[in-house]
Amino acid sequence: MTTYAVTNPATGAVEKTYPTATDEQITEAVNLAAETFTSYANTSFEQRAQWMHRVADLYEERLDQLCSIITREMGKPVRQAEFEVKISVSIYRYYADHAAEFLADEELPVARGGQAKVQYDPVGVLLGIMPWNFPYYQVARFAGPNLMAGNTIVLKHAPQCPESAEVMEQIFHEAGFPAGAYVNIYASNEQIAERVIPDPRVQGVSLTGSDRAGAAVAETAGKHLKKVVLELGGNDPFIVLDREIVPQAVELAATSRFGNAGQACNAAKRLIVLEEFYDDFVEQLKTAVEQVQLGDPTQPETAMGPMSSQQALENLDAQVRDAIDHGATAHVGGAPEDREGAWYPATLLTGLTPEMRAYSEELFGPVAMVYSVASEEEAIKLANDTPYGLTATVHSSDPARAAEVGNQIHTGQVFINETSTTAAELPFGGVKRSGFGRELGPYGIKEFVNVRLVKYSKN
Ligand SMILES: NC(=O)C1=CN([C@@H]2O[C@H](COP(=O)(O)OP(=O)(O)OC[C@H]3O[C@@H](n4cnc5c(N)ncnc54)[C@H](OP(=O)(O)O)[C@@H]3O)[C@@H](O)[C@H]2O)C=CC1
Ligand SMILES: CCCCCC(=O)O
Repeated sequence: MTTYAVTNPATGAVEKTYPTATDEQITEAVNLAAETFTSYANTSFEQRAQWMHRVADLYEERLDQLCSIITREMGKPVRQAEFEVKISVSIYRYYADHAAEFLADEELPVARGGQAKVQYDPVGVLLGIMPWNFPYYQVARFAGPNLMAGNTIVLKHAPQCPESAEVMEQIFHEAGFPAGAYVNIYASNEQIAERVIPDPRVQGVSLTGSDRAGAAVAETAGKHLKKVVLELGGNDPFIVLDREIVPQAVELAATSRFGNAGQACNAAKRLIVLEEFYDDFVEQLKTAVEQVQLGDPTQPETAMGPMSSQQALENLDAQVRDAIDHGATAHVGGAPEDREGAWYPATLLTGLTPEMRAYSEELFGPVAMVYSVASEEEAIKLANDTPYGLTATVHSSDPARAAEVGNQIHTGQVFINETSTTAAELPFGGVKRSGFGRELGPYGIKEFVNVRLVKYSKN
């Protein structure tokens, strides 16, 4: 049974619980979103933008409260929580400012005369299923564009984020959105599969999470012919091509790998380094990893807090122990801290081989893995040797060389001489088992609209 609760990963203490919705409450929630859609779809972009900017204002006004909530829910250090709230604000403002432009009618040439245009119409009620690693940002990527497009949304957040889920719904309603435009539900997965996705008024599903969750939800959605957007896991390669770039690459690798305690789908997870300077890279990275100290996530100076939950820590610990048992070397870290809470130290592993779970599975925690390769061709081959395809980063003192290598890696995003970042104006998404569809930028607002042709006769 799904339990919605605030379980502070720094202490393991259950601080607050929330009742899972009854079936009747789930039905009422979808009814409300569906009934609201009729009127909401007819609101103007200007009206939606006014409400959306007010949401952004309220996020800014309540920054400290919002940060405190997710620090308690999933252990995010307060400075990183501030970054997350601020990028969420930027997403809401971006879509408030650009939705009308992105969804403007488009005139089409008609070979046999007459006139034609495409209009981007809202489709109805959308279900969002979001994870715990960025509680506000993941929702913003879904709520921002789709509310501006005129859809109404029903959100099922992760069970460990009930308080952030509650406060977001409150903010949207306080900002002026109709109650049925944004509806939060503390639903079980069974209720989602049996009562929400099959509902003929629900037109689509957007999920961010594991490929396991994505496959389960997409199967149900497919059965009911509902479109899905899936933003799933990754096992992202980080390739280093020459010695000159090593110091910069080490710094970027540590930043990308250990931010959010390594719980980011787009984190640099497999560091792939040419053998002629591999030892140098490992030595410099070891120094950087040793400097990543665990600390109280409520303190501004803390760079890394606990993992998001005891379960997440146990999953990671099993993967790392399996690697070490099969011959991998832990140069730093490699086992949970012996104390209350989900405390796992920054870890550096080398000697990964294909029979280890860590070679093929995503390590969703603070564990950097370094691979040595003999050539650029071997680096590309290894980078592509994964069922995932989210981001790739390539580092070289010759950016053109890095770009050429990046073009041969099968991912939804590639970054040259920087970490895989995200911004409101840049599309985000993957290929292969990292999912499909795009969020953010001009693409994210066109995933759940009806691209509707209107044709006029030439007479
Ligand atoms: N791409 C990303 O940003 C993220 C990826 N992940 C991936 O997920 C892995 C583990 O994290 P985990 O907590 O298991 O993430 P999950 O994928 O299980 O959870 C993500 C969201 O999906 C929901 N969910 C899962 N299964 C179903 C289902 N059958 N029907 C409806 N909703 C469902 C979860 O709710 P519930 O918990 O109730 O099942 C949660 O709200 C990580 O290793 C990472 O690969 C995790 C977080 C973010
Ligand atoms: C702000 C960082 C983005 C992380 C994207 C993800 O884990 O889905």
